[in-house]
Amino acid sequence: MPKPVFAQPDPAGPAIGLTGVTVHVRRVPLIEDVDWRVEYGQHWVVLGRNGAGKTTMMSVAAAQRFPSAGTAVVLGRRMGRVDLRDLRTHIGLVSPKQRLPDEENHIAHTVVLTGHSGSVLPLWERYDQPLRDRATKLLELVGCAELADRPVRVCSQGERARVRLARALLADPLLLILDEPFAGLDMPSREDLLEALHTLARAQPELATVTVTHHLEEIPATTTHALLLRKGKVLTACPAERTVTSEQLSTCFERALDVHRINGRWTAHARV
Ligand SMILES: Nc1ncnc2c1ncn2[C@@H]1O[C@H](COP(=O)(O)OP(=O)(O)OP(=O)(O)O)[C@@H](O)[C@H]1O
Repeated sequence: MPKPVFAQPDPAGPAIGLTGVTVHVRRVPLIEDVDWRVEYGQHWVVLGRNGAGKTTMMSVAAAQRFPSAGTAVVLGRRMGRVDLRDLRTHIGLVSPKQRLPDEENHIAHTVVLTGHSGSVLPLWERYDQPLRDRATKLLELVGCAELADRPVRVCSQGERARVRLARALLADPLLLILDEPFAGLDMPSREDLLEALHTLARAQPELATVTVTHHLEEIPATTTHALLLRKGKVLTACPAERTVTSEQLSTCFERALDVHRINGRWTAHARV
């Protein structure tokens, strides 16, 4: 077994490359035999019913969890062969299940700063003025500049979601994984966040993003590809216009659905 080495991302490799990945707990597979390749500059959406395995798959893709079987390459580096701590600093992860235990004790600007090292506690000696300015700019980008001095414990769910996105962006990630980033957002806030993702995609053409969502209205217009997960298995993973269709989604969700695309955005309704 080769000794793990500290490694920087390899720009030649895929942003995410899963081959035959299975994750099981007590012999029960949560995801099974997953093949998935995400290139830099692509923007994926992942859809599937509750319990399909989306969050489990994201935890492998974000180098947080090792597969039980198969191989996982993240930012061009194979998991198990490199020190993941370094690699993780290049991955922005926003997940409702993520624990930021110290979040309650700080103002929003400080929580964004902790994204610099992915730490839970602030490491004040590492935060120079340019970094502090960047944290301020990112709060502006996600539409909550006015929250900078507000204690996170009093922020609403939607405000926290945006603070966490700004935190994930601070380290200038190469891969951004957003697991239900719109949960708890009201409609204008959702639209603002979609606009922020649009701006980000334009500003950083090499950034790879993956968004997990339950609602087609939340799919960013910048989305290039979609993966449908059903009962832990990949149903399809290809360009969005071939995936986000009435036929494919009806199979995935086991319900007759009508899917429409207007001005680059999608909607779905149960067929009546
Ligand atoms: N540690 C665990 N032990 C047993 N079962 C687990 C464990 N973690 C997850 N599961 C189960 O694995 C399945 C997939 O969970 P996961 O959270 O990945 O689904 P999901 O697609 O993200 O669901 P949702 O859309 O509801 O968030 C679920 O049925 C869940 O109950």
